[in-house]
Amino acid sequence: MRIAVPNKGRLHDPSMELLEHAGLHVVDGADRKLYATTVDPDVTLLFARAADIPEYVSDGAADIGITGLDQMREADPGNVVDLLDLGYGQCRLVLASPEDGDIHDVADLAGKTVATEFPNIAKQYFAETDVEPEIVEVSGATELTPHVDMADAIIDITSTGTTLKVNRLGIIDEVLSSSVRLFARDDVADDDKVEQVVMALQSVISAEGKRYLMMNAPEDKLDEIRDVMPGLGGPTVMDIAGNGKVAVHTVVDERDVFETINEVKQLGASGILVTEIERLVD
Ligand SMILES: Nc1ncnc2c1ncn2[C@@H]1O[C@H](COP(=O)(O)OP(=O)(O)OP(=O)(O)O)[C@@H](O)[C@H]1O
Ligand SMILES: O=P(O)(O)OC[C@H]1O[C@H](OP(=O)(O)OP(=O)(O)O)[C@H](O)[C@@H]1O
Ligand SMILES: [Mg+2]
Repeated sequence: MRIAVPNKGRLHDPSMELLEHAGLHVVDGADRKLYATTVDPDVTLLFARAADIPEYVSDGAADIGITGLDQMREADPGNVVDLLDLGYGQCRLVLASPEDGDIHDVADLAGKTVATEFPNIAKQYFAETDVEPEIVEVSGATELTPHVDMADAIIDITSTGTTLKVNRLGIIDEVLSSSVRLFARDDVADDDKVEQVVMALQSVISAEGKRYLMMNAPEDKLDEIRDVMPGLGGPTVMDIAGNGKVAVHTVVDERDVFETINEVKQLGASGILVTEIERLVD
């Protein structure tokens, strides 16, 4: 089974990190290499441009792809399914125009020009309105085009908003909210191997922001301790031979750790340990 992974740019490192944490260690990766084998002999990685990954998966060069939802919507292959939100690469595709210009609404774009790296998404978006501006396809630096009379507005990616701001562009409308997803071709989406990869990646995502909490607690305070531990299906409780204490283990949200420790300490808990969790399989 082949997984297509962004070869460079902002999506490469987080994608590799996620695969590593999920246990799919690369065994023969090298800089600039376009494929790599993993510890699982059935799983190979292919490195491709984020924008080309939908086509790789659709055509069968790869079975699974990691790329932005925006890229998948733009390619719109029809035989590819979205299996999992990987939680990074969050951005928005927006319609924007010069702040000091006379385009303030979608309707103002009748007979005008819109520049974008996403012509198909743009066409679909305008098909839902009554305005049909001319779409000009560019391959980067889209924010420049309204200032050099190439376009009256743009449809482009924004995340922090800095690029729009420094180029004095204001958002008119949101076209798409995107994040990086795990996609598979529909004919392999139910295969065991694909399901194993989904589960492994999901387990890393589920563990993010969670901590494992261990402590010794007085047995007679167990009910009260249970009440303050949100836990995943309640804490695990183990007897410690003969001293009226029990070992209590549980998973808590990282943001609840401070309060939980204070509460269990008040109830007589001791030897409290907090550790990170690498993976959490439900
Ligand atoms: N500023 C951003 N913030 C968050 N996600 C982004 C941002 N820009 C792009 N993305 C996401 O990353 C994907 C890949 O972006 P892009 O193809 O521009 O690659 P890149 O990482 O910028 O590298 P390069 O442009 O050099 O190839 C986009 O399709 C989008 O899903
Ligand atoms: O809202 P912001 O945080 O400013 O991010 C938005 C910018 O990020 C992306 O560009 P990128 O840095 O990938 O450069 P590129 O045009 O070379 O792809 C995107 O095309 C925007 O220009
Ligand atoms: Mg980019």
